[in-house]
Amino acid sequence: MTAKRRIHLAAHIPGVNNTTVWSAPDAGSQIDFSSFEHFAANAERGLFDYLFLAEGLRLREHKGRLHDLDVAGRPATLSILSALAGITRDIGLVGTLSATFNEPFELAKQLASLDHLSGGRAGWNVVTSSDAFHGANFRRGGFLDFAERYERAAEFVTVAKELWNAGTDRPVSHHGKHFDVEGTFPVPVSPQRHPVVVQAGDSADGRSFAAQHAEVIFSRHSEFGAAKAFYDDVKGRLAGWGRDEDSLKILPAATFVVGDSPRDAEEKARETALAQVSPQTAIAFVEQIWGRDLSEYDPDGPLPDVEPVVDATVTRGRVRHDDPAVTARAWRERADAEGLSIRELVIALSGRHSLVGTASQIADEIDRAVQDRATDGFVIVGATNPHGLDEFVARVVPELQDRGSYRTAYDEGAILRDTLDLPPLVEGATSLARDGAAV
Ligand SMILES: Cc1cc2nc3c(=O)[nH]c(=O)nc-3n(C[C@H](O)[C@H](O)[C@H](O)COP(=O)(O)O)c2cc1C
Repeated sequence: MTAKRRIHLAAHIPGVNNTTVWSAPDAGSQIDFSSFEHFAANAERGLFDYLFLAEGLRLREHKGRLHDLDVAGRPATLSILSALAGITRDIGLVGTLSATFNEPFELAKQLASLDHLSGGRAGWNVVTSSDAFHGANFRRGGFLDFAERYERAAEFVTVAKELWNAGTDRPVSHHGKHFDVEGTFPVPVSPQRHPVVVQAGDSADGRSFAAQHAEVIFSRHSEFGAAKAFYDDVKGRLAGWGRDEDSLKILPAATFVVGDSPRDAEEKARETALAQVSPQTAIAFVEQIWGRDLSEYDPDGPLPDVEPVVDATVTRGRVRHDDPAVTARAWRERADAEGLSIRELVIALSGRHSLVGTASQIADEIDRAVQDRATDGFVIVGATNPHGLDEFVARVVPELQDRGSYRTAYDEGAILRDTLDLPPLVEGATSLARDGAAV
């Protein structure tokens, strides 16, 4: 009998968006350290590989004001992770940090420091960030065409690895298209040497970047068929870089609702979706596509009969690449076919949970997705902060352990790369590509 594939789980620290129900009775602060402390302790009790923070570089705006349906603001990623390093022992600490709006020397220094402080548990989710709205916060403004963003990200990661490899032992001299770095790195070589590199882009360029540079991908494809297609596509790119299937882990985001029975779970999922998509949230969601004020419309009524405004910027800070007219037509067709009000449509579009069922059903679904190679695991996203994953850890984790595909303890003193079952780094390498592979 072949051994079962091991499930890898990450715990997503809630972001500032309507997936998180900030109006829930047990909702805590998104700023107080006690929230992060509770979240991390629970995730470590659940033996997750790592806890994971997204990054928003600018607060969202809607109709010319800060978007007041989200909770605004939270502390900086590396500050949170450094504080958590002091109160956790085994769990990985992974933060999202932009390769478009940072400098490699500074970021490499911060990440190597986190790797030291945490005893080898640091990870970096390399994102290229969205648009000029975010860029306006930075000296460079909205610079970098899409095509150049991954080029810069690749050189950024390469420079960071040169610095991490060198530590304080020798000077680094890098001269490339995007960066000139000359000097000695101030931080000695860290326990993992390179913090684990995670990636979250979805385009062909993003996937190629991941196949060459990343060790984990945070993906949005959680449904079995879509997850499998993504897995096959990305893992299929690895051979071109001389890499094995297991050298890159793919972990899609997955929301969940656990019930005492399948019916109880469905009812709870419905309640959660209604809390996530308030009447005002539903209108704001549709306004993003229509590009105009729709506050006079009834969220329990039909979609607006007026057409969307082209090139509107009613919402800033969330990218939609789609053509509003095409999206509006598709939404109208769906609402007509299924008899959906505005709010019902928004729930159908955005409020669907990935894993809904009893703890046993959810464990079966996760296990099947991993054993059938649709994924290597999931980034679990709760609906509240800081208690959103408590139930998952208490009820689903023991079921996963019963199936023999989830750890029952951390390996003593393991670095994050080992917790993720990644191959050891090749000494001195700045690329994960093996000798002779296309570079
Ligand atoms: C699942 C997922 C999560 C992301 N999380 C973040 C984030 O937290 N912060 C950020 O600035 N960009 C984030 N991004 C944006 C990516 O870095 C990238 O800018 C964007 O997806 C466009 O690249 P692509 O066309 O290759 O997907 C995320 C993207 C995906 C797919």
